[in-house]
Amino acid sequence: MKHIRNFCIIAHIDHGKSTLADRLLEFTKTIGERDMQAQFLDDMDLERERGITIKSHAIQMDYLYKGEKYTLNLIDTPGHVDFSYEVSRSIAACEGALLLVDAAQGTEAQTISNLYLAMNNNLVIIPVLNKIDLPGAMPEEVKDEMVDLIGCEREDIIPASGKEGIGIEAILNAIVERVPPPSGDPEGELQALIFDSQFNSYRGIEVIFRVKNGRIRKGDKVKFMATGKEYFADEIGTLKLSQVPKEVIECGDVGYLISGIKVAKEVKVGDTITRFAAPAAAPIQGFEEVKPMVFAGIYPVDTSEYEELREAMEKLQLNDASLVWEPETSAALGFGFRCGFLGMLHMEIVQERLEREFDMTVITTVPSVRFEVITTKGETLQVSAPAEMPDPSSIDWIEEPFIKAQIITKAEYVGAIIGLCMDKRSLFKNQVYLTADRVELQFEMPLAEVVFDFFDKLKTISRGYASLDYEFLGNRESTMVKLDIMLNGEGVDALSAIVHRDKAYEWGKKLCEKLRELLPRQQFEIAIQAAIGQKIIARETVKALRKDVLAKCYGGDISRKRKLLEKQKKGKKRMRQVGNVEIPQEAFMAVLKIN
Ligand SMILES: Nc1nc2c(ncn2[C@@H]2O[C@H](COP(=O)(O)OP(=O)(O)OP(=O)(O)O)[C@@H](O)[C@H]2O)c(=O)[nH]1
Repeated sequence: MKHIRNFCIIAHIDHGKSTLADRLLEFTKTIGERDMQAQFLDDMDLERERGITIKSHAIQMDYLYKGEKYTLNLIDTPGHVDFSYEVSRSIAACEGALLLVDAAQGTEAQTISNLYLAMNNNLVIIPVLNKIDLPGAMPEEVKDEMVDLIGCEREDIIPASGKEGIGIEAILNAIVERVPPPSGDPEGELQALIFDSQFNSYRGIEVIFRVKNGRIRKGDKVKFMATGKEYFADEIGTLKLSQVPKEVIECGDVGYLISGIKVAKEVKVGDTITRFAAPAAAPIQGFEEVKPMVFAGIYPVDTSEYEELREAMEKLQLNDASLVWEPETSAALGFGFRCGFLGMLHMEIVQERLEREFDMTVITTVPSVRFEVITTKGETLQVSAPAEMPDPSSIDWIEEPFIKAQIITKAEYVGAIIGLCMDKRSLFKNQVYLTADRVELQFEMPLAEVVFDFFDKLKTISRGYASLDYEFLGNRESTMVKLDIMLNGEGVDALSAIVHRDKAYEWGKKLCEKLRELLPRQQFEIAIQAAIGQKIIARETVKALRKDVLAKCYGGDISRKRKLLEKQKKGKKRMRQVGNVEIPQEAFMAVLKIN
C-alpha cells in the first residue's frame, strides 16, 4: 500500500483536465505515442466532440520515483454540475487531487465547488497553474487567487502546460511526495467503493471500484450492500490501456469487476462491495440514490418508429443508469416516453445519442422539474409533467425544488446578473470578492427557472464570464399554475407548461408570439391561444396563405425545383400534425428560447 497513490484531477470545464491527463499517461509510458489518440480518457465520440468528460473512468500508471516503483491510479471525474454526485464518489475514492486552474481564466464556479468536495473528503490538494503557455496567462494574479482559495503556499503551486508538456514531471513527483498512501486494513472485511461502471456489449457491466478495506479475489462471491444483490467475481483486474486481469486486488488499489451484470441499473455508484462469506459490518458512508431533476417527453417524429425508439432507449439505459423513463401518450404526439434526467446537459446528451447512435429523429417536449402537489384531501402527488397536474380546485398547495446557486463572474457583470436572478424569482444570499475583479454570488433559486433559458441568458449578459454551479436545497411552496396552449381551439398537450402565477401572463403572451413566428402559414388561419384553466390569457393569429414554393422557379430550372422540394420534404420530417395544424419541432422547444 505504501507505493499506491490514488488521485483525481479537479478543474472547471475546459481548464485542460483531459489534455493534462494525456500527458501524464504519455510520460509514464502508460500509453505509447502510437496508441495516443487525442484525449484518451474521453472515449465516447460525443464526449470528444463536446470536449466534456461525461463518464468517469480510471487508469493506472507505473511511475519510477527515486528508484522505487509507484502505482498511480488516476480517477477521472466528470466536469459538469449534472454529474456532481459521480464527482463526489470519485473524490471519495482518492487521497489527493490535482486542482487545475487555467492561468488565463482564473478560478471558476466548478473549481470552487469541486475543491470544497475534495476538502470535505480530506484530500491533499496539489495546486496546478495550467496553460501557462497562453499569451493571455496571468500567472501572478491567478496564483494570488489560488493561495486565497486553498490556503496553500505560493511555492506549492506547480506551473504547467498540458499542451506544451511543461511541469509534467513535477506534478508526478508531487503526487508521490504529497499525496499520502491509502490507509485501510488489508486483513479486514472487504469494503470496496463503486465509483463508476461502464457497459461493454460483450461482457456486460464493468464495475470500477476502490478497495477501502480487505482485498478482493477472483472467484469470490460478493454482495453489493445497497442493492443487496450477490454475484461472483468472474474477472477482476486493473485498468491500464486495456484491462489487465488479476487474481487479487489489494487494499487501497483500484480495479474493475466483471460478473455477468447485464443492466446498468443494478450497479449504483456509491454502493459498497463486500464479501458474501464475511461481510463488512457497514457500507462505506455517503451512498445516495441519484434522483432525476429534469423531466421531458421524448417522442418519435415518425409515429411508426415507436418500437425502435423503445429499443434504443433500452440500450441507452444499459450504460446510463441515471436515465429513467416510462411510456407516455400525448394527444398531439402519440406514443412516446416520459424521461427523467439529472439535468439539462444530461437531457441534451440523451437526445443527441438517440439521434447519433440510433439514428432516431425525436421530438423533446418542454422540460419540467418535479413538483409536489398537496391536495385538499391531504394527499401528496409527484407531478413532473403538465398533464399530471390535478384540477386547481383540488389543490391545497404546490411545492417546487429550490437550488443553491453559486455564480462566479467579473465585477462589472454583477448588477446584470443580480437583475437576471431576481427576474428568475431568486433570493440573493451573499456576495464575496475573490479578487478585486472577481466576485462570487450566491442565490437560492427555483430549479424550474434554471431549466428554462437561464444558462444561455447568463452567458449572454456576462459575455461568457460567468460560471454556475448548484446544489439541491429542498422543496418550497410556490403558486404554480398550468398554462395550456391551443391551436384553433385544440389543446396541444405537448406545449403545456407549469409556470409561476406571476409569470403566467408574460409567459403565455411570449409563447403565443413565438409560435406565431414559428408556425408555417397554412391554407387557413390559425388561432394560437394561451389559457389558464378556462381563461384565455393571450392570443395570436397566423394568417392564411397559399404557399407555392415552386412559384419562385419561373417554371424553368428543374434541378432547382427538385432541390426546393427536397428541402421542403426535410422540413416536413420534424413536423407534427395537431388537428389540422402542422407544428415544427422548433415550436416545442420555443418555450426554452423566450426572451
Ligand atoms: N494553450 C493551452 N491550451 C490548452 C492547454 N491544455 C488544454 N488546452 C486546450 O484547452 C481546451 C480544453 O482542454 P481539455 O483538456 O479538453 O479540458 P478539460 O478540462 O478536460 O475539459 P472538460 O473535459 O470539458 O472538463 C482544449 O482546446 C485544449 O486544447 C494548455 O496547457 N495550454
